[in-house]
Amino acid sequence: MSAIEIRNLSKSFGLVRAVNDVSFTVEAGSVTGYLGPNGAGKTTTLRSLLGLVTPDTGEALVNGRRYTSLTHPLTEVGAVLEATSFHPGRTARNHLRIMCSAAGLPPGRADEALETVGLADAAGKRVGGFSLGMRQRLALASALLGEPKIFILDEPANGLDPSGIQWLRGFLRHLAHERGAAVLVSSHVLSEVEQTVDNVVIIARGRLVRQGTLAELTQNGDSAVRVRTTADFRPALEAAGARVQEVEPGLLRVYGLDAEAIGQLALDHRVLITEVTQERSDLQQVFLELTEETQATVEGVR
Ligand SMILES: Nc1ncnc2c1ncn2[C@@H]1O[C@H](COP(=O)(O)OP(=O)(O)OP(=O)(O)O)[C@@H](O)[C@H]1O
Repeated sequence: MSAIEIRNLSKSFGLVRAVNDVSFTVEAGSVTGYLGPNGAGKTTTLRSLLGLVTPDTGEALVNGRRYTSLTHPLTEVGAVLEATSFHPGRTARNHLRIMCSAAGLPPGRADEALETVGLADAAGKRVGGFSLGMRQRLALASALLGEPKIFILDEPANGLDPSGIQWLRGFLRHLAHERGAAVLVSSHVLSEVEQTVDNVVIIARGRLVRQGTLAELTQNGDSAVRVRTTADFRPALEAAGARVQEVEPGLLRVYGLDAEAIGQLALDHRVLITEVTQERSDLQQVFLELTEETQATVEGVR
């Protein structure tokens, strides 16, 4: 049984198909990035997992069960939702203590969790004066209270400064790889999560576009070779089966031939090339291409 399972999940709001037949799982000991542009359906999926949205069809399960059927949800699932609201007049410590008391957890967990997220110094301060980054850390602290093994985090990097994002990356990896947690983290900014995640699920306009391990998704791209030459090399490249894009005069991006084949071709045609660089198709490129593509093709389907 997977820690998190989304099975054929669909949800519409009026005419908008927010989530359209999405399926994926998250296993213990791994971080999965749930990526997609704004409005892709990420929040709706995560809210379905937390019992805050009722799916039209399909299921969203944690430890094989619906969230609403869990007896002690805070000890099984830690959640951070977008725009979590806190009572502004309450201190960070009091906010967490109230949660502990409602969930039957020892009150000492509040300070432990604040310490873990780097908010120990602000424990006695009113949340009303917190920056967005501090609120995010507080939200994360609340997710940690029951020491759960499943984390569902919606854009947790929002509002964090670069050092906060760096800290979050390390912390999510620690939760998964050292504490064996299953972590599902959404983002519309790939660079925030690409150094953290083991697996990637990409969604655009409600539909799952691609899923796989980070390694798979960074290798599958249609990678190009940059070739710099002042000669008219394009016909020879195309005759050899390559697809050629002229980036600027004298600089070509060549698909379908590797650097060695291009070098041999240049030699055969007595063409002087001054640069041959293999472009690594990173996930950023895959992410952009897939989401743009899906936006174009799914346009009109809804
Ligand atoms: N309660 C709701 N009522 C009406 N429409 C909704 C509701 N919740 C979401 N939607 C719509 O469903 C689609 C998916 O929204 P969702 O918030 O799940 O996307 P998202 O990927 O989380 O995007 P963002 O990062 O902008 O929050 C959007 O078109 C959104 O406007």
